[in-house]
Amino acid sequence: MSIQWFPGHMHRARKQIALVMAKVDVVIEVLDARLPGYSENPLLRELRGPRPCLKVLNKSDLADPAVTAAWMDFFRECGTVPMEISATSPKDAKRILGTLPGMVKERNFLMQPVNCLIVGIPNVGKSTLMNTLVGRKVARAANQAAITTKQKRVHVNDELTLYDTPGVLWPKIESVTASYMLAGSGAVRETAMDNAEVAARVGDYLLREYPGLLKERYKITDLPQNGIDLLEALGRKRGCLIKGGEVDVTKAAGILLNELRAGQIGRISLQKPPAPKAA
Ligand SMILES: Nc1nc2c(ncn2[C@@H]2O[C@H](COP(=O)(O)OP(=O)(O)OP(=O)(O)O)[C@@H](O)[C@H]2O)c(=O)[nH]1
Repeated sequence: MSIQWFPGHMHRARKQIALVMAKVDVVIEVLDARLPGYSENPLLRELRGPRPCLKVLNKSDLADPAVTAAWMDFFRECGTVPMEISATSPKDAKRILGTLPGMVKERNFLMQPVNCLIVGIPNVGKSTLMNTLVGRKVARAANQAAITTKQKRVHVNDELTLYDTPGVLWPKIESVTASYMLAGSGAVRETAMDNAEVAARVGDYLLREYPGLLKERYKITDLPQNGIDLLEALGRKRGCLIKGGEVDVTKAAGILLNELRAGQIGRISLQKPPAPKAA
């Protein structure tokens, strides 16, 4: 499975971002701390060009702290400015507001506010961050991909104007693993994917990387070998049965994905940074 989910509003958003980019001084790219590499949109990198960019690794409260620390090192080594955050945290918003001015190149129009564009893939927390940065609810945030479909501009103060943009993926996500993990993280509308297939592939990964957390959450002592069998076992534990005693795999898949996204299985990262190149 590779994901091709690029609905009309994303086409429009891409055009709007390209238009507004001309007057943007600094970009905040919101990445998902659980999968910072997969959630880095190549389309947005192209649109941003050479503008300074603060990469915030959001939802760090849901990610595996050791893996996030490795990602922070990775981004620093790549020469980018990373920040690990939780978009709901006013303390983190303050750190961002304190960092932005130093990133903006000297301008002739000192009296004009700095224009800052918030970009990122769907459901990564852009609107939540916008609300926390502004200190009140100015953008609708919800646990569903593609809630924001129009660009929004807010004057924070005389020094800063923020633009929130709709979440954008790219027309074709080539990597099959990236597709499954992005879908597992909640970046793709469920109508555009096969939930059971996504949950089985994410299950394969969890069995490999986080067996202890699965055992603890689902009280399964002998973990199965693969994601499909994990859905079977989980379905039986949770009573997701249909006529004849068979497991309702779709229901079991929904449970696994919802609990993963809510952090109920534990703090889980869905991607590790590439290993450092040998000297
Ligand atoms: N646990 C946790 N949840 C978060 C965090 N930031 C955002 N969320 C949740 O993630 C979901 C998506 O947040 P939004 O702010 O709507 O995301 P968005 O990027 O604007 O989404 P689109 O409209 O699809 O572009 C919401 O349920 C938020 O409450 C965070 O730091 N930690």
